[in-house]
Amino acid sequence: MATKTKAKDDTTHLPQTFEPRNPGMALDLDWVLGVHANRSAIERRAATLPGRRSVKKDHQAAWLCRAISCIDLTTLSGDDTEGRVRRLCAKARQPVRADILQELGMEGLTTGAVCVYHDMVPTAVRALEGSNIPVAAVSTGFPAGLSPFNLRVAEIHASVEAGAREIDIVISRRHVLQGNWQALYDEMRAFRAACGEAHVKAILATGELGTLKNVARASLVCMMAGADFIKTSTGKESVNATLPVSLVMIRAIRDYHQRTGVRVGYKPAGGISKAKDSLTYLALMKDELGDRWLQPDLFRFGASSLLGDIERQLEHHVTGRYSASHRHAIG
Ligand SMILES: O=C[C@H](O)COP(=O)(O)O
Repeated sequence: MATKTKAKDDTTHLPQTFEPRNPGMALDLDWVLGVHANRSAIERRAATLPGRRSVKKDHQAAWLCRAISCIDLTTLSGDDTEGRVRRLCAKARQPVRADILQELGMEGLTTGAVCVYHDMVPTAVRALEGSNIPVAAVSTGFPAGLSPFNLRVAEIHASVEAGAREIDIVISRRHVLQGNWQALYDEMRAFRAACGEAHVKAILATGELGTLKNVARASLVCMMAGADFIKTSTGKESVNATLPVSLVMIRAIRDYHQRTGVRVGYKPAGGISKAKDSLTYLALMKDELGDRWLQPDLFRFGASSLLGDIERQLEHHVTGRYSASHRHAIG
């Protein structure tokens, strides 16, 4: 090892809390229709984010460890196997080489959750036994959300019964595109009820919603209907998580908190694969919502390949050397 180093985390003073669930509220159409989004102002602000002076050295290592704790380590492929899911779960338990974590003073670090299709829930639950890492299941006809409504609800029940503690539902994009906010609200309400004790993340599939105004309104309606998290994308749209969309969704979360006192979580997902991008997202959360939203109960990355790059950066931080990326094939 080149240097004896610790990861310096500026937010360790925060209590490890678990946010109460979002109970939701009645649909307030005046509020929803009063929401607008100034695209050029949002894009200007978003363009400044990646160029900001980044945190360095031990602080950067701490932020990268924080990012790991917020990853929903994901595999959502047609060729998923039990073996791949078991390997992913082993990675979730031990996301970075033990000697590197020890050097950083971060022993015991895990990812925030493991995210899989329904058929893989029992395998993931078994593989994570004793770890307290939740299994998240994508549900409701993921990714398009176009299967019959009763089947989508039944899928949630089945995943919860199989042991998923978090359910990532997909909304019907057509309700947004047609401005049918009541239908979106009713759908989200029904999905939340089906989740029971499991936390529910509402995937908006923002790349298919047409406008930032639609993203803002859909975010608000899903929160009114009781979503515990709002999530950008399935990872399967042609445009997934972006910074402008994130700004819009994060500000909707802030408005909802200011008006109701309820904190809703945020999950950007799809195409986030670089350690540097994870730092940009964390800085954005801190700027717009404050330190409380840097905890895994209120912030997650949906990512299948981000962990590998973070691990390479941490290895470099500790040893002074980069390993080849193929050595970090999972995560
Ligand atoms: O919800 C998570 C996404 O499907 C992951 O997307 P990604 O494979 O682009 O990281």
